[in-house]
Amino acid sequence: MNIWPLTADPAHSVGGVPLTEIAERFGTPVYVLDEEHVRHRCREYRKALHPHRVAYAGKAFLCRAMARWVDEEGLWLDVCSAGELALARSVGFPAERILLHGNGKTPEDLAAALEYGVGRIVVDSAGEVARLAALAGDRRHPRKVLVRVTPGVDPHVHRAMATGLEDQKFGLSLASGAAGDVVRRVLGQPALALAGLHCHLGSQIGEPDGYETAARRLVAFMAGFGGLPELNLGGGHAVAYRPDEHGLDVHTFAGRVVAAVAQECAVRGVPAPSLTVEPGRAIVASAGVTLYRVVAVKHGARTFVVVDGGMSDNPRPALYGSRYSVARIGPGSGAGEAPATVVGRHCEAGDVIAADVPLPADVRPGDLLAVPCTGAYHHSMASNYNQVARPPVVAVRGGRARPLVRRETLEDLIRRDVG
Ligand SMILES: Cc1ncc(COP(=O)(O)O)c(C=O)c1O
Ligand SMILES: N[C@@H](CCCC[NH3+])C(=O)O
Repeated sequence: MNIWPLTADPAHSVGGVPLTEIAERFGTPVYVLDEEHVRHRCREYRKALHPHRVAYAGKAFLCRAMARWVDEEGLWLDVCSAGELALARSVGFPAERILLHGNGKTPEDLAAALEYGVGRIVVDSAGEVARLAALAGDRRHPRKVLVRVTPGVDPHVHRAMATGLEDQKFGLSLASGAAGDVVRRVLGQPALALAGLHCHLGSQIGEPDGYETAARRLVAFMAGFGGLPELNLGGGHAVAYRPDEHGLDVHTFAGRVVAAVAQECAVRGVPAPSLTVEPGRAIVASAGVTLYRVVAVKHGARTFVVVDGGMSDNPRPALYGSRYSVARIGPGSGAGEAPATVVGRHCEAGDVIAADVPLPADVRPGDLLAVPCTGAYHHSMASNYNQVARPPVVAVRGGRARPLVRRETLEDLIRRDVG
């Protein structure tokens, strides 16, 4: 499977801009983002799910330009904090197409969402119902809410990415009766209008089966309330990080899930709800490539190739054991390939970008390396560990590169330290 952005000439250019040129102009490490790829994925999702709704999950990657692209492509936006909402608001993202999530929404999150008038708020705990109703106040214009339900479906992914199971912090259990209790609470609040249910099984899910099971369980549950207008099935669609992997095909997903919902509704005698899906990774992951400069090479039992970034710009291998592939940029030297472990510059033994990947045997300091499929959960999860400044995000399109987020400076880091 191709893991490079749509417009890439792999290991050479993206969006018609040579990767060497981007590294020269913006320095390294640098996140490169293919605008065409992002827009293409947005359209593909909208088309496959039509007439249902697609909400982009901003947690995967969000900046002002991304919010504009998502808006222009007609998707909804899922935010999960007052911060993500403020960013969307700063570019005038239409409030009625925003959903607010969060298993622990703060009073500030709720107030910001109500003030901007977001389209849906997804309730995630019993206590939140009364708090939200009290803040919402106005009974003449009830706020539309969804209740996040835990359907008890195992998505067969890394434990830290599984959220549809009983024993984790998100949602309200179907099996224990907690979900039913919260639905009744919402129905009892005149300031709130129950639009439907939500569930999110987890992330990096490669097969549609779990979604079908969850959809059927949620339709059966809805039938107990005479049916509800909306069913949001969350995100979690897998992408290929390495050439031998495959992602979740959106057309297969859409066909299977829409059919399962229709069939279950017919059996239960309720009208079919309108569906929403919330992909994050599937929209943006393979639009991104990270460029690093090699700073050291150490030969021993293994060859360690040390780059000028690491777990501060990509925490995913350390968090989930994620595997990436790596390519050297530039003309081939004729040297054969040898296994190498690409590691970061941080004071942490688990600071690995890619273990045992093939690289040219003559890889040396100064070389430029590219890691594809780094558009999702990289920039958004970056840190300043070891007081390392975060990389810039550079968009490419039609032979032009433009900065979306500038590189953090050491002054930026020190400015917040007021002691
Ligand atoms: C509620 C919700 N929706 C959507 C997503 C997006 O997930 P993914 O990026 O795997 O599609 C997440 C994150 O897992 C989530 O928690
Ligand atoms: N952050 C994750 C997965 C969790 C998604 C958000 N609920 C990743 O990097 O893959």
